[in-house]
Amino acid sequence: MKTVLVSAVALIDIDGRVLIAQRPEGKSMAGLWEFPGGKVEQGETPEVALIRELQEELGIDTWASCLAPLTFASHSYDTFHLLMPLFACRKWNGTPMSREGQTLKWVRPQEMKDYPMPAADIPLIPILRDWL
Ligand SMILES: Nc1nc2c([nH]c(=O)n2[C@H]2C[C@H](O)[C@@H](COP(=O)(O)OP(=O)(O)OP(=O)(O)O)O2)c(=O)[nH]1
Ligand SMILES: [Mg+2]
Repeated sequence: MKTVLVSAVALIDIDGRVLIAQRPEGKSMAGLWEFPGGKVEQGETPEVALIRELQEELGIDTWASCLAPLTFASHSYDTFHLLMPLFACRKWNGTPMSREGQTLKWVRPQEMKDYPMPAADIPLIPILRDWL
């Protein structure tokens, strides 16, 4: 099975809330809430891919020096294996706005159980909660 590398981030605001985005209709895993990010393209590092995705999806700018490695997901879906580093980020320029039709929500880690997430993300929630 193919291993797909996806880079994702927990954006954390001054109140300790985390930004999640709902995957739009028509995409795989539509309706589930995910961490912002996306597939790492040929020639990109995970950091470079994430900085690009944050600009494309949310219209914000950040820097590799503001991306702290937090944990990762390694999960087999039916058609691919997902390897997803999760960074934490507290510093960026701009206000996150939905640029690709996703609904955005700032949530406390304790509330994340109320937002259905992809199977790969489930083990990340307690790690994030303990870390915050
Ligand atoms: N961004 C993100 N993707 C996740 C999470 N959990 C999870 O299983 N995924 C999966 C969903 C997708 O299969 C893949 C993310 O890649 P993507 O967002 O670029 O892929 P996509 O299919 O939505 O978009 P695309 O191929 O049309 O560019 O990783 C998560 O928390 N954040
Ligand atoms: Mg994406």
